[in-house]
Amino acid sequence: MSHGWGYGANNGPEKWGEDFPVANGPRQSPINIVPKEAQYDSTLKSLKLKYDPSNAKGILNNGHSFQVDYEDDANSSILTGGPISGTYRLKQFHFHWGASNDRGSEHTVNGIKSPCELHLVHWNTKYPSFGEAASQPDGLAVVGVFLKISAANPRLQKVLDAFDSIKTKGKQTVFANFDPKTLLPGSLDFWTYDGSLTTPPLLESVSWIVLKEPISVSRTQMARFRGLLFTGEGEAPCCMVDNYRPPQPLKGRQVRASFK
Ligand SMILES: NS(=O)(=O)c1ccc2oc(=S)[nH]c2c1
Ligand SMILES: [Zn+2]
Repeated sequence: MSHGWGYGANNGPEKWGEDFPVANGPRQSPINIVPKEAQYDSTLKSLKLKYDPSNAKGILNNGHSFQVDYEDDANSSILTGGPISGTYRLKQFHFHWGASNDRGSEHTVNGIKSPCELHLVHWNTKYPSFGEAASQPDGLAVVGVFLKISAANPRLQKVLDAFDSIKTKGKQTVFANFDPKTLLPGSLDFWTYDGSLTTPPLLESVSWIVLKEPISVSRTQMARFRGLLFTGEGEAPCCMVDNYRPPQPLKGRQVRASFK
């Protein structure tokens, strides 16, 4: 790819391997989850998420998605338990979604796509920073949450209301006092497997924790996601949609379930 990676015909997931050969590696993400083939593991601990809303810093359109960034210089917003050992700090959360409600998620379940998927990104505090952790096999833990079309989700409102300020690539604005725990479903039952970042550099450093229970989003709310742009101010506008990588080969990996 002579130009930067993206989700278009010339720079999309099928082309990423040209600049990022790990795209064809042994532990790439996302994957299709087949619940009947996931092994229940009674040794998996329950997920513990402790977030301090005051750690929220800002919301940014990075040209691939939008993300809400968190202060991560202390153990105030952390993930423990589940399949991981030690303490992982929240760095950011972001979403992936489709141009229509029949697609958009990265992980699939029995081949079924959801219209949107939330990722909460955490890094292992045994390493000095996110950047360092991202290059280690046990460096990151990402909690994935499916969004399904239903009633409007009031918990998304604050995020949606920021979109007018970050419509184009590179725009950011202050985003304060937000507890991402409010975006989680009632059950923290999960599937887990060893994988990678789902965008370049596709580093194979992620312990994936995909929640079984989705959260709701309405058709109208999804339409607002699709009002964001991949492009910068003054460029020919290109709607930010279909910013998802399709499922990758399992290559012998085991998917474990925290529930029967
Ligand atoms: N989509 S994702 O796998 O959660 C993810 C999380 C963090 C990332 O940082 C870079 S750089 N690319 C990333 C992809
Ligand atoms: Zn993601």
